[in-house]
Amino acid sequence: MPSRSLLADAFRAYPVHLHQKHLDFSSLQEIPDSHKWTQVDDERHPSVESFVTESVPVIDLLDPNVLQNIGHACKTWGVLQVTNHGIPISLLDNVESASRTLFCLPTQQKLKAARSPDGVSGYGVARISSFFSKLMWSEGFTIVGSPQEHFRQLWPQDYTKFCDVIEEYEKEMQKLARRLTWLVLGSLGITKKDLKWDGPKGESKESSAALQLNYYPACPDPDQAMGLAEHTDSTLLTILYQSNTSGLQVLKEGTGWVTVPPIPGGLVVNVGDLLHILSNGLYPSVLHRAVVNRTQHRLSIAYLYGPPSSVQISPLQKLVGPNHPPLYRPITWNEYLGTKAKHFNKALSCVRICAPLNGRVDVNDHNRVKVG
Ligand SMILES: C=C1C[C@]23C[C@@]1(O)CC[C@H]2[C@@]12CCC[C@@](C)(C(=O)O1)[C@H]2[C@@H]3C(=O)O
Ligand SMILES: O=C(O)CCC(=O)C(=O)O
Ligand SMILES: [Fe+2]
Repeated sequence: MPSRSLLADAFRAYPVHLHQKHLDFSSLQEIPDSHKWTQVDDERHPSVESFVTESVPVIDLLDPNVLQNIGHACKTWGVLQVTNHGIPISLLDNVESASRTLFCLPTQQKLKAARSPDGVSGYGVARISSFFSKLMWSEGFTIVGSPQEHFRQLWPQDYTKFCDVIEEYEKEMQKLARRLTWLVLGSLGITKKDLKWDGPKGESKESSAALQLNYYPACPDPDQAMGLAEHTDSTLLTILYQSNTSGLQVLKEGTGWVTVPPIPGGLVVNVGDLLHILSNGLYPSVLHRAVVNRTQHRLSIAYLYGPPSSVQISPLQKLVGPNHPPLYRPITWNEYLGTKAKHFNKALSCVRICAPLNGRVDVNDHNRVKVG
């Protein structure tokens, strides 16, 4: 992932000065006020979760109907789980174990690799924390490009073996993300001929990506805590490995929060804001969050995949016409990350140039765009 400057640049203009309160979660018997969330009980939070019978589609990538299945899942859910994706279980185990080792280090050691306020990589609380008055019950570690610089601070003696695992994971995830992107585009009727992300001389440009390791310690009062608050990802798509502990929830319109149960070896794929823009709102980016539990800690590993740095993302030509005007203006990922850093869940609306003809507005203003 060579485009580290792109992603890092996006945040330089919007430094996040979080009053980084690093708790030793394991020693706490109750939740401090700083981490106590009052439960919002609106129509998006059904009080009896067991009434939810709908579930996120699980798609076998070797199924002959894979294109239709992916298209339907993206349109109706904005999220799916994939099996038969080709990522070896041993690699998933290795990256999980490396992440576990990282988060088990003493706090003082982890802080040696702390993310700087205007940086993108390193250890810290969730970036989106600055938009909330309460802190989240989690720790994170963001990696853009090579983890070497930060891993050397964590493990001066044996950082290379951890670097090797992460680099292998990034390489495999990039291949899968590319494959999934073409499947998603294929489901919209878009072929490689329709989409030129090559340079002026036909040279192919590298996509950009970030790896986000999330750790959610067990929590004495999970109903009053939040692992990772609701958000959409700014990506084209995100591939999430959530190991074997549940906690991920997605918002389904008309239903409420739906838990995405871990399936052995399965990977969750989220539609991100850039795919939302590219599809002119046809494939909505999914609002999601992570909740915590009383007995088990939880790990998740998100591969956040985006287009090459200089590529302007705008609604695909094939999807716009007299009855389907483009809903969003062209924007690069770098610019969009800046918009997100400033406006968070209102970022999509900031890029919108035209209300959908059916008159509805965006989820990121807590109302979903519904088109098509
Ligand atoms: C490329 C990126 C997307 C991300 C910001 C980042 O630079 C690296 C971390 C990503 C992440 C992961 C947790 C949720 C999220 C909203 C956040 O605060 O950091 C996403 C960002 C995003 O998708 O906007
Ligand atoms: O931990 C999870 O299940 C969600 C993580 C997530 O949404 C993210 O890293 O962007
Ligand atoms: Fe996310």
